[in-house]
Amino acid sequence: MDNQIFVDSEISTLQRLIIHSPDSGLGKVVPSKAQDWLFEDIIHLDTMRRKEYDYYVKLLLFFLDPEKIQNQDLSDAKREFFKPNSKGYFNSDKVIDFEKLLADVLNIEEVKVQLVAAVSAIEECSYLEMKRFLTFGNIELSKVLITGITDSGEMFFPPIPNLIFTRDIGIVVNDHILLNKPARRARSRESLLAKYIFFNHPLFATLTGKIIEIEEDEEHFLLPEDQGKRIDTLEGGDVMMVAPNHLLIGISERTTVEAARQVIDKLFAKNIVKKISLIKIPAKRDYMHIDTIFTQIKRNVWVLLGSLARTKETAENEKVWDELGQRVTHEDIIIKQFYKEGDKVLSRNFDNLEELLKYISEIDLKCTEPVNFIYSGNNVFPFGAREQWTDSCNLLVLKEGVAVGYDRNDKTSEAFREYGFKTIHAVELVNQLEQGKVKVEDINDTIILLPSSELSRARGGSHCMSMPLQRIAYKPKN
Ligand SMILES: NC(=[NH2+])NCCC[C@H](N)C(=O)O
Repeated sequence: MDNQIFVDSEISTLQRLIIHSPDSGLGKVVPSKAQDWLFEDIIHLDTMRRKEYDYYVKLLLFFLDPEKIQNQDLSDAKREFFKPNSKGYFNSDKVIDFEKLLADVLNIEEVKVQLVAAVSAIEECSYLEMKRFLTFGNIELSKVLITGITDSGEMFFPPIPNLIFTRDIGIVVNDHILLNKPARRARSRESLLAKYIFFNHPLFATLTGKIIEIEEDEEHFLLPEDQGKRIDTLEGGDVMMVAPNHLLIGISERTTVEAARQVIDKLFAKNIVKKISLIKIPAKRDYMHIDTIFTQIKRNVWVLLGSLARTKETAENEKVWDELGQRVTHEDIIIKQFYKEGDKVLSRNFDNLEELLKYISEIDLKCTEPVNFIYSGNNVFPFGAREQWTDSCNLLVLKEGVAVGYDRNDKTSEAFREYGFKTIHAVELVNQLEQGKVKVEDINDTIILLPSSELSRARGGSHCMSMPLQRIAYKPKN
């Protein structure tokens, strides 16, 4: 098995990634905790799995590891195929479930003991509970650590329902990985488990010395109890490896400028990238991470939320009215780019998001075709905001120009079609692939629409539901 970890763009062919299939913990979210656990609503687990997420997995397998899925009988009764660590599991080394990796590292006795102690500590389990966890087999233990619940239904601690959004755990930056430090308590256990996986799983042996962690600022310990909010937090949805040598970091509800500064210092010191652009977006639930307001589809095509993309002229005109005291009706984005020149770190500003994205396409990706923007909801009021809320701007590229989005964002799909993309429903495409009527190689400029009624209540799209480990290295066209 080739264990290479390498990502230098958002758009080159995807070869390997980490996902996590909705586990039973998602079906245990209660209404009064939904918001604390960062869900907008409670979800129907069986629908989310069979009618939605399983199609996502099938697509990933057809594109990344077709041998695992061709000629498989996937009739409804065979859900085993999708369940990590079950007998009939597809067990791919390209489409890898977090739960599988966790069960693997629990085979290492030292890791098992440390991990059980660490989780028991953060979840405030009793000493005897901790001792009991150590008697569990690795597969059951991996489930308990994720869902909080044993096979027989005993519940020890809350689930981590957001683990399906593996993007937020960490980001591969060239051949390094940047691990997160989540802003919300509901996501702490995810990053703890992830740490043990990346430091110990043989799959990540090539990452030795290449794992970057965010440390807490010493001032944090001195803050009064009621202001105990962490200062340095960073989540993967705010980090995008957009081009060889260029990393984007969103400053958002979840990622602080202090953490971004640490990343700049660490990556520049090790010469891992040459440019890091910080994009400060309004700190609000609607836009929790930058990947909820834009993603890239092709070297010259981006999908984004129009209301946040004001031109310089518009911004200047509005400033006059702001100064006169008119109620502010717009939201601002601030963009600063830091770049290394020899030993010096210099900075420059960008006036708006489109200017930065155009710069990435033209300068970093050396794209000579005109750069195009597709807007959430086709920029028609009020569909831009409505569809952004259900992840119209959060797409995962499988190969350049072919991306997975949600089927509910009708106006955004219309915008893609007007631009010249095809759209196809995931269920239909999977059927065609299963029957051999279409080949992956022949699919181009297509947005694949995943069923999303339940998934969207969890507030993340296919970009969030993926942690790319390997993409083909980006090549400019001559
Ligand atoms: N990369 C992303 N946009 N992730 C979305 C995460 C959604 C999750 N419910 C949360 O609020 O944390």
